[in-house]
Amino acid sequence: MPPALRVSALTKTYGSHTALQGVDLEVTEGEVYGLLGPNGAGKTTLMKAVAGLLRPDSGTLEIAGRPFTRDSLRGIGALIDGPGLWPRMNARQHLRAHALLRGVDPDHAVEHLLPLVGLDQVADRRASAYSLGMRWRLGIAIAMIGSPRLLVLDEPTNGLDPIGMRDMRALLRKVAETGATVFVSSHQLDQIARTCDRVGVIVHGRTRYEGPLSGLAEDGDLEEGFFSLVERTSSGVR
Ligand SMILES: Nc1ncnc2c1ncn2[C@@H]1O[C@H](COP(=O)(O)OP(=O)(O)OP(=O)(O)O)[C@@H](O)[C@H]1O
Repeated sequence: MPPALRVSALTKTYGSHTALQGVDLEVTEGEVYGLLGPNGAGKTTLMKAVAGLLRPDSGTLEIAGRPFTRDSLRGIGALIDGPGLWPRMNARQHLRAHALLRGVDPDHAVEHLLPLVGLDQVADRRASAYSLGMRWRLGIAIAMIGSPRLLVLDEPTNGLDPIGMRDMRALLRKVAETGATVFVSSHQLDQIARTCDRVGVIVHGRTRYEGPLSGLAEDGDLEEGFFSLVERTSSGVR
C-alpha cells in the first residue's frame, strides 16, 4: 500500500527566508504521525503545503501514491491556525454550514461527527460558550466533513489544560480507528509521545529524524535526545 503522504525534497522560501530546505517524510496509511520541531522549523509551512494552502517552490507531494493535484484536496481535511468559528453559531450549525459548502450531506455530518468529537450533548450551545478544547474538537469535526483519508492538524493541543490534552489524544486515536491517517504537529513532546505511532523532526526546514519516537531517546531520555538532535543540527542558528 502506498504511503498516505510522501513529501520529497520540498522547499519553500518567503522573500529571502528559506522556511523549507528539502523536507522528506513518509506518513503510513492509518497511523498517527507526529511532526516535531522547534519554533520556526517550518512545521506550519509544511502543513499548509500539504493542505493546499501554499504552493511549494520545488519538490513533490504525493497523496496515497498519486502526485498532489487540486483533486487531492477532496481527501484531505485540515485544521491550521486554530479553529475559525462563528461565535453566535452552535456546533450543529457549524457542521451543517460547512457540509453544505463542501457539497456533502449535512445530516450525515451532524450525526456522525458530533458524537465522534464528544460535542453531541452541547450541539445547540453557541461556540462563544465553548472551552478551548471544545473549540478545537469542533474544528476537527469540521475538518473531517466529507470523510477525508488524511487529516492535517497543526498544534491541536496548543493552550489546552491537561484534561483538554487527554481528550485530544483520545480523539486523535479515535480518528485513526475510523481508518483515517492523522498528520499532527506539536511542540509538546510528551503529548506526541503518548499519541503518535511515528514522528518526523524538522529543524531549520530539513528533516533530521523520522521513525519511532523511542529512536530519538538518548540514554532512555526522550527530551534530552530531542534537544541534542536540535542542537546538533542547528549549527548555532536560532
Ligand atoms: N508568510 C510568511 N512570510 C515570511 N516568513 C514566514 C511566513 N510564514 C512563516 N515564515 C517564516 O518561516 C519560518 C518557518 O515558519 P513556520 O511557521 O512554518 O514554522 P513552525 O515550525 O510552524 O514554527 P512555530 O512552531 O513557531 O509555529 C519561520 O522563520 C517564520 O518566521
